[in-house]
Formats: sequence, C-alpha cells, structure tokens
Amino acid sequence: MKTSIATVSISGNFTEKLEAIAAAGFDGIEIFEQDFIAHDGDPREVGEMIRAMGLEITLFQPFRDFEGLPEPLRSKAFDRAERKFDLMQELGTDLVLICSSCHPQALGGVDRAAADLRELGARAAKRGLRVGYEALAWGQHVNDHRDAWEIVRRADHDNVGIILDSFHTLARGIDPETIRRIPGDKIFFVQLADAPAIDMDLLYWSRHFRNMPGEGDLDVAGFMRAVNATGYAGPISLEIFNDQFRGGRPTTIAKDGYRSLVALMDDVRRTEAALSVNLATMPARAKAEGVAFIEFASKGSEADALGKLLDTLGFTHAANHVSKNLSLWTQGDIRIVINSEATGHSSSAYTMHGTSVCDIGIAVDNAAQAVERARHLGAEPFVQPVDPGQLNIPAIRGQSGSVLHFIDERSGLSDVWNVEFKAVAATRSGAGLTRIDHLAQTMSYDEMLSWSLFYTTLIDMRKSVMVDVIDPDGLVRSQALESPDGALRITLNGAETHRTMAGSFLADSFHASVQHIALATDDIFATADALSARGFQALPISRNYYADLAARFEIAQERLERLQAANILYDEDDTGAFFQFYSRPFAGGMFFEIVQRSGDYRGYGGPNAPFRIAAQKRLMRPKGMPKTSGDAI
Ligand SMILES: O=C(O)c1ccc(O)c(O)c1
Ligand SMILES: [Mg+2]
Repeated sequence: MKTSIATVSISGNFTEKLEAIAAAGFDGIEIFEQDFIAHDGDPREVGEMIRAMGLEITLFQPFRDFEGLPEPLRSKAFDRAERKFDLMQELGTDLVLICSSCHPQALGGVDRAAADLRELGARAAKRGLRVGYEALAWGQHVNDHRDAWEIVRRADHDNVGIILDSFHTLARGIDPETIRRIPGDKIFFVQLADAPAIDMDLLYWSRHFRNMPGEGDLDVAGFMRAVNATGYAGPISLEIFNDQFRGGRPTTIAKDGYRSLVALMDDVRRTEAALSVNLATMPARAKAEGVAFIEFASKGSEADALGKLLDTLGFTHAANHVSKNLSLWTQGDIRIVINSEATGHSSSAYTMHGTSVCDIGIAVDNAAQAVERARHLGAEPFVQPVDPGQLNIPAIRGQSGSVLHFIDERSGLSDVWNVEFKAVAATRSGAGLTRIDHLAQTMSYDEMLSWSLFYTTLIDMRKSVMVDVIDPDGLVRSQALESPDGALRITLNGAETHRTMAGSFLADSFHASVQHIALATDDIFATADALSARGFQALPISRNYYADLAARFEIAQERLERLQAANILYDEDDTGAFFQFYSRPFAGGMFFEIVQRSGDYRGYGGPNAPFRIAAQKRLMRPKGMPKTSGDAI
C-alpha cells in the first residue's frame, strides 16, 4: 500500500510540512498548489528536494473550473492547463486533479464535459501526463462521483480517470457501494478524509472540519472497502482541511495521519476478508482487561503526603520494590505505585510536572502483541534499563511524553508484584474500593482528536458522544472512551483556556495528563463512612445542589440526607444510577473520585460536573493554586 498525504493537511511552511510527512513514514505527497506557490523555490529543485526526502509526488492539485466553459473561457482554461503541465513536468509528477467546476458560466452537459476532458487527456498524453477528475460535493453541475464516472467513461481516453474523495461521497450521503461498479484501472487516485457529523453547508464543512479517518463519524472504512474491491492499487492519500490542524504541530498531525491510514486499512481487511490489502500483517486491537497499575512520580514530603492521602482512602502500603525506591499501595484490585527514584523516566517526570502520574499500566490479553500493533501504528517503544532478575514490561510512549505499560498473565508479567516487590505489611480490609473505574486525562482541546485516535486505533475502545462541561471560567469538552465491556474507561478532557479547572491543572503541572482517578465501590455509603473514619475529607458540595436533586429525581428524604451528609453527587438515566464523591484537589489540581454504578449506567455523571468544578474552585487559593487537604503535596 502506497501512503500519501496532501501538503494542505499539515501546518508549517512547505519544508516543515515535508519533513514532518517524511518522518511519519509516508511514501508520497499531494502538492497542494497554494503551498507550492507560497514557497520560494525553483520547481525542479523542489521536486529534487522532495525525492531526496524519500517522498514521491503522487498528485498535483487542484486545477479548478476547467470543464464545460463557453469560448473564449474554454480556450483560456486549456492555456492555463498547459502552464500547469509545464510546472508538473518540472516538479516531476504525472497526475493532476481536476475538480468539478464551480464556475458560474460553466454550461453543464455530460458530453460537453467529457469532450473537454478527452481533449485535455490528449494534450496530457503528449507529455506523458494524466488527468484525474473529482466531483466536488458542491460542484456547479457535477457533485456526485457517479456523474464524474459517467463523464470519465464517455471521455474514453487512457490518460483520463476518476479521482475519488471519501468526503465528497460520504458527506452527500451517497452510497459508497456504487464505487464497486467502477473499473479499478480507471480510478487514478483516492483521497481520504473523515468528518464529524455536523449539519452544515458542505463547502464550509469540508474546508474547516475534515479530520483523519477514525477521528470523525463518516464510514471511511466502508468507502475504502468498495474502492479496494475494484482492484485499485494506487496511492491512498489523506486530504484534510482542518482549522485545528493548521495550527497544530506538524509532526503530531503527520504521525496521526499515518496512524489513521494504517489502522483504517487494517480494519478494511478485517471487515471484508476477501479483500487483499498490501499492508504488513499486525495484531488486532488489544483487548483491555482493566488498569493494572497507576504509577506516580513523587519525592520527599510530597510522596509522604500522597501516601497519607492513599492511607485515608483505605489503601495499604503493601510492598516495596526489591532494589528501587518504589512503594506499592493496594486495595481490592487497585495498585498504585509511588516512584521516588532519583533517576530515570519517573524522576524526569517529577522534575517536569511535580507529583504526577508518570506511568499507566494497562492489563491486556497479550502485552507483546499490543506493543507490536503500536509499533505498526508508528508509536515509539519505551525502553529503560532493566536490572537482572527483573521483568521487562513492554511499554510505549503515550501522548505528551507519558508512558503506557502493557501487562498480561500469559507471559508472567502480571507476576511483577511478587517477583520485584517485597511485602511490608499485611493487607488491611480497606474501605471497599475494588477497581479503577476510569482515568481522566486532561489536555488542550486541540489535542483531543490525537489522543482519542491513539487509544482507539491501539486498544479495542469506542468513543461516546463528546459532552460540554461548564466550568465557571470556560468550557471543557469531555470525550469518553471505553472498551466494549467497560473494563477500561478513559475520559479525555480538553481545556480551551487556562482559567478552567482543567486548564489551570495543565498550566500548573506543565502538561501532566492524568488529572483524576476514579475508584469503584459496590457500596458508596459504606465506603464514605469508612473513609471519613480514616480522616478523609470529601469535596464539600453546595446545599443548593441537593435541593435541586430533590426536585429532579424521586429520592426519599432519608436517602437525600445521606447523600448530602457524605457530599455524594447523584445521577440517573433510563439504564441505571450513578453515585460519586470527590477528594479535595492535591498536587496542582489532581483529585480522586469514588464512584458506584448501578444497573447498566455507562456515563460519568456529566450533569454534575459543573457543580463539582465550582466546589473545587471554592477551595482554590487566591493566587489560583488549588488548596490541598492541609498537607504538603
Ligand atoms: O475545497 C476544495 O476546493 C477542494 C479542492 C480539491 C480537492 O481535492 C477537494 O477535495 C476539495
Ligand atoms: Mg479531494
């Protein structure tokens, strides 16, 4: 499979775009003409520079408003095309994209358009060039790939073919199965883009909201299956117009693009086994079984204070690492490690972010395969020296410098707690916390797509609908990802400003990612009592909240009083009910959450988030730092 991406998809100047695209592993680029024009460089030298980077110029585009014009506009359009043919030859590419005309004077008529394309094909053939015709979703007369195909068919010239673009087909709701009727050798090029389902003007939607396959809501895999079935074997190219990406980091966007293409084509062959996809075989998405451990980087009095907080949460300091400065805290199936090593990844994370989560361990069915898949998707393996007798737990770099470990039973990795740790205390009875319900990671809003793509291409996890969370100082978007059985749940929270609770956490921690850890209990009232007996201080919730709760739901007075006494927030929907309470913020805005799910409730108490955030902000110090529970973290 030959991978390609349009230069318009990436931010930066022309050279920065090319460097990022080459580094991400693409085979080729579509030169978007504007990017070339803005660049100050001789076309021959540009072509050579691109090839020296190991990239092929797969397409030159777009050539606009060509077909169906009356004279003298028609002759002018051909003259314009000849000039662009000159440029293509200098650059060293043989294919140009003609997008369907939006010219107000274009006349329409399938045969007129076909005749124009045939003549253009003849002129292109003289120079060894080819022309591909694409239906823009908002084209004046041609806005459907089926019409574009009829025109190409009637043009009947070896050097004229069709160019398919998933956005134009899927955004108009055209059945991609109709592509199976087109002969593969007449498809000259394929462009891919996804987009979120938003009801808006097609042109505006296309120019501002396209995103990488898998990041939006269009059936790009269905489109690609149909393309693949025709026998098309040319480049598969991303063409993404997106406002956020234009301002993003070129290397991140390029890597995301590569990851999305590989995952998409792997999905294509998994969902239609008869299709052949020329892509190295790779393991399927990892099956997540839960969070195996959370590791905090912390030192000195901050580490002591974190230990104290874990103690009030009912955790036992159960074991220490045999040779490293690592303590293991357990309760139920939850494992929290505090890493106070003076060197290595954790120490760097501490220097950078202060007390923060530096490592997440995910329990999967097969750890080696998870890392193998990550490698195919372009992730960076994470390697640290391992002492003799210690286990080498496979890991990759997550987003933002974080580290993700994979642990499984089959290879003995889940035995690490017995092999590398020495018990220091018998496990206490705890406070009824059983497992990690979810992890909440905070990031800038414009990084959210990248994070969700990272997780959903690597692990079998689905996105739920994005929700808006109202912070008194701005909006935070929240996107939940969860494995089919709920064993692994991660919420991604995107902050738009630094004044929100999430935004100030990012600023204060220099972009640490895990902001809160939600721990599950089967009996929230008993857990609340047990924690309070240990000196745990819950986040105080306003009386007004409980008055409103009584109005919204049928809750018996006695239960309402218990909820209020323990500062427990409540939500319910058709599927079940949800209870949650919070620790006070610590270490620059991190916090723990205790939750109980009943019935099939799958949400996160979204309606309660504004009241939780307001309560947290009431505890913030005047200079903007969150108040801690009176300890040193
Ligand atoms: O938005 C546009 O004009 C435009 C141009 C070229 C393309 O290939 C395309 O899909 C859209
Ligand atoms: Mg296109």
